[in-house]
Amino acid sequence: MVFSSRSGNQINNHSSSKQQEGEEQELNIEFDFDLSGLKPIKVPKRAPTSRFPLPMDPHKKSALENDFFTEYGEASRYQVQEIIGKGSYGIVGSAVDTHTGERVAIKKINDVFEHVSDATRILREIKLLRLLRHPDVVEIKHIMLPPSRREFKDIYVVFELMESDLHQILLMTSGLGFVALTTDDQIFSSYAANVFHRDLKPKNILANADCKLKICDFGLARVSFNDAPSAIFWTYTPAIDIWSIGCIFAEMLTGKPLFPGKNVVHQLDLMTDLMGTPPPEAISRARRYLSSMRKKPPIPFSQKFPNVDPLALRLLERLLAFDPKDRPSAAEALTDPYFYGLSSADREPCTTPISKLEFEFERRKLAKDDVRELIYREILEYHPQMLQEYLRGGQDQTSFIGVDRFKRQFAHLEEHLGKGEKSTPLSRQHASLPRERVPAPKTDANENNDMENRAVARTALESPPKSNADGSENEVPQNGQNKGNYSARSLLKSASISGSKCIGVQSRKDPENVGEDDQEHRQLEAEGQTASRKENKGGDTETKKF
Ligand SMILES: Nc1ncnc2c1ncn2[C@@H]1O[C@H](COP(=O)(O)OP(=O)(O)OP(=O)(O)O)[C@@H](O)[C@H]1O
Repeated sequence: MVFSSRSGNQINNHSSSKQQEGEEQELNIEFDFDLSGLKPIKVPKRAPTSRFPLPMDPHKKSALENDFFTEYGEASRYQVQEIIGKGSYGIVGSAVDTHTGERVAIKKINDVFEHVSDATRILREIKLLRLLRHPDVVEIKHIMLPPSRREFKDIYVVFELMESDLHQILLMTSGLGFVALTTDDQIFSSYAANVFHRDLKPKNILANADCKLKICDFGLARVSFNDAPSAIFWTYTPAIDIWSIGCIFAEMLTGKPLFPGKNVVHQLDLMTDLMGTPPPEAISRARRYLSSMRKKPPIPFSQKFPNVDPLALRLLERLLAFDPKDRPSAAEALTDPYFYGLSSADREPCTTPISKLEFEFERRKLAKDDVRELIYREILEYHPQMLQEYLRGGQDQTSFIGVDRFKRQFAHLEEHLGKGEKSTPLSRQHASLPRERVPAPKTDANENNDMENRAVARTALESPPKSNADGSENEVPQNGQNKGNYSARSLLKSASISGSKCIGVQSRKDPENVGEDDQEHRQLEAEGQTASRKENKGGDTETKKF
């Protein structure tokens, strides 16, 4: 799933900046004043520092290039600057590409093959990101070649560097009553290449300095091919992303999570408090609890969200339909009257279909060595010469001397972070961690702990009968919706989507998720293991060294 974002007015009026104390000294808060006089927005942006320098002086750069290339091989190309995030699967560091001076983000995924399910998730993600090239999807620039084809354990994935994520931006802007990230409206998605993300949340929406949003973390995503057999393997339809978008949209409008449930039951209570009890046909898995619930009428959205654009509320109601069948597809959402006057013709998603062959592995039970080989093959896509050799059958062992040095850089940074730097990303568990300099969320611990519960609650309502997964919503939107002029209203149409506190994660722990079909069973089993890695990983990685 990708955003269909539109280029409107960029943030360009940085009227002031200020430095903050301590760890936040290097964070510039940029105030943007929209021409139409609406409220200012704040966008965290890194300032050049010794730890996060501007692109290098060309002389130094070429010296480094010569030096590192001959002496250390590929890994020495990147100079890691600082740890900027942490997820269940790895640590993310900012680095400078000494070849280009470009700043990049390098995700270090360690012990990839500890669990086959984790490795499969990583394979899926790197494959999708390669195939799904789109301006609204974070780009993999490179994947470092492992030192050994048959024994490698770690992977270094080089991404374009993003400045922040939507979760942080929402935290910083929540006092504003609404979030006007930018005069771009970057809303709504289309199913480019029929991909469902299934884990949309603010932390998985990265933002760059211009407040362009890009989706990351496709580890739970699925590609739907047009033939029915693959579609029915999945318990979920594209409507799962639409629900997440609705939650994020509400959060953008109000600055607060829409359903901040403390556990599954509380989550369901909050959902039904607002929307009323769902109609019987929308209840599947949570049938017992929902059926026994006292009948509640829905609360009018205009009452719950006073002072919000009625058009926005009408759209929100469509997105948050209890029954997935009642939600609009992404393409339909884009034609909602809320978007009249905003053109997205210049930002059409890519429509290149993804070959089914690329995802054959999803249908097989893979052994560790199979996944390793598939990941290795995927990595070779970033090493064309090696790929050719591999395809000719001659490539077996590769050796890149620089990897050890690179590992040491990461280990050093992690150790440094472990020694009492305040607000470090390593203090959290479970969910992805944000930039260290962005003020910590007040209720973060609860939010993180609640994520899975919310997902379970939402997916309890979500999982439609298998016959619903007919792929009918996977249309690529047509060009030219909503042509017209920009208006002040577009300021409210801030980049939304992704739902952090909302939901969007598959109910990995729900035993009822296990389908009759063997394929689905394997998938869910695998994701259960993935969840267990997620649960254990937060603690582990805090002390683990590369
Ligand atoms: N390209 C990037 N630029 C800047 N920061 C990034 C980038 N990619 C990831 N990050 C940061 O690192 C964090 C973790 O990354 P990511 O979500 O990809 O890891 P993960 O292990 O898949 O996480 P999760 O626990 O959500 O599955 C993100 O929340 C973000 O803060």
